[in-house]
Formats: sequence, C-alpha cells, structure tokens
Amino acid sequence: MNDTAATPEGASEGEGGEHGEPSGQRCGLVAIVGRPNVGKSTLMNALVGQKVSITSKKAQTTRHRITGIRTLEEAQFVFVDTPGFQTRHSTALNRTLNRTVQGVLADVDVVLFVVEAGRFGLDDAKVLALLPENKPVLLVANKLDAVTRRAEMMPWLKSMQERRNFAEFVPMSAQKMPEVERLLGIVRPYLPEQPWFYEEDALTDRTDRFLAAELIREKLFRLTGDELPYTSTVVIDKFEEEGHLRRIAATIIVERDAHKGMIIGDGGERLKRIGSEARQELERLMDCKVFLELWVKVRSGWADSEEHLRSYGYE
Ligand SMILES: Nc1nc2c(ncn2[C@@H]2O[C@H](COP(=O)(O)OP(=O)(O)OP(=O)(O)O)[C@@H](O)[C@H]2O)c(=O)[nH]1
Repeated sequence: MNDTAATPEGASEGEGGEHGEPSGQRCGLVAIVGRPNVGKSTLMNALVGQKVSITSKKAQTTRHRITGIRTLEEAQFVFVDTPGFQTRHSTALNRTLNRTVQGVLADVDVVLFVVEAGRFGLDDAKVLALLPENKPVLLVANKLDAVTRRAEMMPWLKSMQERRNFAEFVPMSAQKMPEVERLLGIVRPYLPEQPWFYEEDALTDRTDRFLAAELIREKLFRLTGDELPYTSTVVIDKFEEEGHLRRIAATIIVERDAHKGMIIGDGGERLKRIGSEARQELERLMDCKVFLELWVKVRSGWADSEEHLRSYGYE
C-alpha cells in the first residue's frame, strides 16, 4: 500500500529532450470522476485554487469543457469535466451519458477516481466500471478527516486494490490545502512531457474569457430547453479589462434562422434574459462589474466546416 508518488509506466516517453531542448514542460488532461457528493467540486476548486466549475443540465454543453487549469512550476494540469458524473440522479447514468463519459475519458492522460474514504457502494462501482482500462486511474479516498476509525483504512484500501489496478492510492481531505498540494505532486509524473496548452497565467486571463463563453453557452442551453441543437456555439469577440470592469462582447453562432429566432425570443426577451443571467453570474464569478453585449449570427453549416471548427477553438 503506497500512497506516495511512484514513477508511472510510460511517463518516461519522450523524455530527455531529443532535440537538445531541456526536458521541461509537462501538460496533460486530468479528469475527476466519482459518484455524487464524494467531493469532486470541492477537490477541483482546491486543485485549481479558485472557484471555477460551472454546472449545466444539458450534457452536450459540456462537450469540451475545461473546468480549471493549474500551472505549477513546469507542469500544467488541465482539468476536464466529465458530464454524467455531476448528476444527483443515478438513473441519468444512462447509455448515452456513459458514452459521453467514455468519450471524454478516452482523451485524458490521467483519471482521479474520487470515493469517500472507507466506503465503496454500488454507485461507486458503477462509475468505476466506466473507467478505461488503459489509463492510469488514481484512487482518491477523500474525506479522510471524517474517518474516525483509522485502523479500518488499511483493510479497506486492500479491498480497493482488488477492484482495480489503481496507479496510486491517495487517502486525503479535499478541505486541507497541504493534502491537495500533495495530490498535485502525485499526479504530476502522469502528465506527458509536452509544451503547455495554455499560458502560464491562464487562470487570470484566458480562463476568464473561456469561462465567459462557457457561461453564456450554459445559459443559452438552459433557457432554450431542448429546442436548440448543441451545435450552437459562443465566440467571445471582445474581452477588455478596465480596472474593476470587464467589457465583454460575444456572438452566439447558430446554424439556421429558426434557431436565431428561438434564441432572440418574442421582442428579444429571451436573449435579454440569457445576457442578464450570464452577466450576473460572471460578476459573481469574477468578482467585478461586467458589461455584456450579446449577438446572434447564423453561420450555416459551421459545424461541418473544419476551418470554422478550428477558428472557434474546437480542434
Ligand atoms: N469532511 C469532509 N467533507 C468534504 C470534503 N470534501 C468535500 N466535502 C463535503 O462533501 C459534500 C459534497 O462535496 P461536493 O464537492 O459538492 O461533491 P461532488 O462530488 O462535487 O458532488 P456532485 O456535484 O453531487 O457530484 C460537501 O458538503 C462538501 O463540503 C472533505 O475532504 N472532508
């Protein structure tokens, strides 16, 4: 039973700076999964260092969602969301969602499987069954602080070892910062050696921009119900910081005129509401005043065009 970092298999790939470059940056996608209420959001927020995770009911809105980025020395951790694990209704872990989950997990470098220390139930087992065989999965036994009978942890961890060949066992508490920092150290070797995907200060700049787009998209889908196809997207045209004020202009891009009408609503009511709800939440999230301008454009067939996909950041 080893709860400290070990050198993972495959972590040495590409090591050594073939082209004479210093073997420097690491960057990888990290998924945090687990049944509801095990502390995933708490852990995510602590790992990233600020409140970033946004929830939305429509699975498709979380297609490419990055919930946080943390750059620590040479390593950049990019946390991705896995729709389906957020729901409180286990019935929603249906086949479609499972496919979405598996699609997301196929792209990540490492999975953090969160459970409550000393517990493993049917809901946990359902999530575990969805995890890919060929990825390193780290078992995070969270809420260790709530475990009174510590002696029972050893046999429990042993029983967990039999459920899967976990890459690491990390008993911890997401509410204790030193333990969260220690987890980052344990995850680090599992990030491939490659240049960072985002700038070093991504959280303070790019991510706010990214969050703005995500938030508008979330409101968009929430307020249009199931009518709007998930191919609609949001592009941030302007993101300016003036002291305690952010001026944001965004365009919602849809495929058809009918969708445009759907978003705008009678007398522009719906678009107004999308804008005002997004603005209020952005103000809360970024802790500043926000001026938000929203536009709707029809860009027919954009979802099929590679060029468009690239320019909107969906590569
Ligand atoms: N004692 C203790 N409580 C924790 C810890 N981490 C999270 N919690 C609590 O557990 C509850 C659930 O935490 P969340 O972070 O919302 O859990 P989640 O897995 O994101 O939940 P869903 O959004 O339902 O999937 C909250 O009341 C947290 O305060 C921990 O390390 N120790």
